[in-house]
Amino acid sequence: MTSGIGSTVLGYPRIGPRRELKRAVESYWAGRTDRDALLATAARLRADTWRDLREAGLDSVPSNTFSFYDQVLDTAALVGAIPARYRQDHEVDTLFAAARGTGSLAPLELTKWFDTNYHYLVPEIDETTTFALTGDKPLAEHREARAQGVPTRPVVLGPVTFLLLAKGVDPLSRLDELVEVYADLLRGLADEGVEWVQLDEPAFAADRSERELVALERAYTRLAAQSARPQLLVTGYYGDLGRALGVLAGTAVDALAVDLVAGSEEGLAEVTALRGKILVAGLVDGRNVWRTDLRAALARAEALRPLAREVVVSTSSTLLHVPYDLDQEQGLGEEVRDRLAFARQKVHEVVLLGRALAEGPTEEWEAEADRPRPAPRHDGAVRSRLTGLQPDARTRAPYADRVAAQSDLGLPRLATTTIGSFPQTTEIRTARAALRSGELDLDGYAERMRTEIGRVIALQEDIGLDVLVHGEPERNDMVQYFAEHLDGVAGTELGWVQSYGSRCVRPPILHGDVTRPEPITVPWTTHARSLTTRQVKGMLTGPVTILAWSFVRDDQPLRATADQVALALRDEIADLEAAGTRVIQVDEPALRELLPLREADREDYLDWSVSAFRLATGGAAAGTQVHTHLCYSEFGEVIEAIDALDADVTTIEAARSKMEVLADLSAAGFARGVGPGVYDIHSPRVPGEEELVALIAEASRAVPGDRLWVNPDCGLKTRAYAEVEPALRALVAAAKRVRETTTN
Ligand SMILES: CN1c2c(nc(N)[nH]c2=O)NC[C@@H]1CNc1ccc(C(=O)N[C@@H](CCC(=O)N[C@@H](CCC(=O)N[C@@H](CCC(=O)O)C(=O)O)C(=O)O)C(=O)O)cc1
Ligand SMILES: N[C@@H](CCS)C(=O)O
Ligand SMILES: [Zn+2]
Repeated sequence: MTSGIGSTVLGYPRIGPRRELKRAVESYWAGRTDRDALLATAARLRADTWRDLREAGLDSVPSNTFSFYDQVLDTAALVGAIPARYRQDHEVDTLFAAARGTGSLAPLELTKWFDTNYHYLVPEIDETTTFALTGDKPLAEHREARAQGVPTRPVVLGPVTFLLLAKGVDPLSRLDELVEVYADLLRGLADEGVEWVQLDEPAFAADRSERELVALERAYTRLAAQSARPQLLVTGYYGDLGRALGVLAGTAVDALAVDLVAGSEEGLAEVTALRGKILVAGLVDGRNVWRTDLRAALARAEALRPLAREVVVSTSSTLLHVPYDLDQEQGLGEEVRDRLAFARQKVHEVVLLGRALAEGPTEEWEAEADRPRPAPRHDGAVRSRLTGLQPDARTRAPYADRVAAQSDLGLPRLATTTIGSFPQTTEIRTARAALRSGELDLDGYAERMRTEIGRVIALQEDIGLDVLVHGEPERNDMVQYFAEHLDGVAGTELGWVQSYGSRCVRPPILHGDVTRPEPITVPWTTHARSLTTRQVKGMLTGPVTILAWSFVRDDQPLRATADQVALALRDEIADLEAAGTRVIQVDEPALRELLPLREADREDYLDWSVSAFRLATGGAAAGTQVHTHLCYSEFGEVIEAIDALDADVTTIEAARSKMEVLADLSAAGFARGVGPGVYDIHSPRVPGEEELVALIAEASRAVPGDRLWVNPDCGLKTRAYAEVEPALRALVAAAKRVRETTTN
């Protein structure tokens, strides 16, 4: 009989309640502070987390949830899989070299983590990789916590998910070698007296092949057979484990965590092998910010009891994706605040539920369970608009008619444009900080933004771009900015969530019916248009991306919220048109990100997401050229949905994948305007004119010049003018050369 694990959370934020880690690493990178200062900040943040979790009353406190940059990279370092080219004298510098590159070396590839807005570094596994236990981070952090009087449960990314996330020739074929390294790790942890270890296998919340399930079984049969080892908790969050649950339950691991928010109880009763295990019931939503319905959660936990040897309460996933602490927020109205729980509050919910499950409801539990939950903001007008939509509200004029109606835009073949944002300079951010602190009033701020827009327009005219943009200087973030201008959406002051490395976002909270009190972008776009005779693209963030990068109410289907946001954008498009704007871009970089992990859920998602985009754009006149922009993903799986968006022009990330997307698009019969990105803006490298000519010429062989656009991969906000200006000059020169030498 094993000893219990008790109530717990599967992971915790690590950037610091006030982004202390971000500031510490960025200051270290800039050479303003030394390594000791960085290590000291990191140690303090870890200590604070363990103390807080312990004092909150969790039975089992996780450790190794801290990371200087990314937990996948840390795992690579632990098992000897950081490519030798990144090696530095100190381990933290090796991590940063792999994450950010060095003067001469490109970094590891960064890509999105499952269906979240977090991004991880992709391990490279090849014949030079020799797996060995080359790090001791889980052990060292356990010791550090124990010295503080907190026994912890180290959390490590599981070996099968690690290999499934890696790139190389069949990384999974290296499983047996890697599992031996994990066995070494378990032995070392057992020697140190560690009682429980958590191995995360989120890859199994997605559809997996027979071979991958066999790999899972093989790995955990081996690890569970390790003679000296801590007890093993295996998790598979972000959805249902599906068949993987039975596979894991069939091994001798001690506990299994199930995500009962993204997944459900369905099928648990059939896994009879669970009855010998501890079931860690993920009942408190780890990914969203709503308070848990404690009564319903307790009833669910109790109903699970016959299915397992013991049931304990946890979060559905790591809490990495939610902000630290609701109590630090000053600006939220009670009608929103009283519906919310951030990481700290979720820990409290887990503790209350755990005690109620073990000992029966306490007074404190009753008080929290009965604490009133305000109803979401209701707007009858937006609801009746949606129910009264005409059947053709999501359909524009046929493409051929639109092309004819847009012919007076006067655009050349292989027209050049950018994706919207220009560099967010220190002056822009300083002006915004001054506005927030009250040093600058709204008029003064608007004046600075108008000046910036003037600069950006003049620069684009000088460079010779065909369709200009205003540069988005007024936007702190492409989602947060729109959210701040909509009713039914709340912003936070300190609700930072790590997106990658030191970069964070503050996801807005879509808490009630969404409406647009007044035009959002029209004054900026109109000002930009007043400064030039060229076309200026209006610039909006689409409904799917607004949902993907926000916390969304869970009391109605996502499609209902998406349609409300879409109506607000539809009105914005109408106002832009009324002010004379002829080209309007609606960005949907997150269209692929929200794609459900399981095939069975995809059709419904693609239906509502495409419908919402079409509701936003469906009112645009035939003569308005609607662009969309997609990036941050490979789009092969959603090409048909991209076609169904029915945009006149689709600009899409392509430079790094060497234009492969063009083949996918033409195979799907895509026959509207397309702008495969030719300048990789994720790299500081300035592309040369010759390489751009080669890329554009290649694209022009696949797409006729009147439908082919020439543009960068994505917005320029994270780049510096020193890179952007020469790159755009080269892009325009290259487009001109290909235009002159081709006729199609
Ligand atoms: C395209 N990406 C985006 C994603 N999600 C979004 N919601 N938005 C995105 O753009 N997901 C996928 C990718 C992820 N990529 C990135 C890239 C860059 C960042 C980033 O740089 N984040 C910034 C924060 C940006 C921001 O909100 N800036 C505010 C200033 C906020 C601030 O730091 N204020 C200071 C005080 C003011 C000051 O001194 O500047 C403070 O509060 O202390 C603004 O411009 O007003 C980051 O700092 O990490 C994120 C995701
Ligand atoms: N219009 C946005 C899109 C980013 S995905 C930008 O240019 O930054
Ligand atoms: Zn983009």
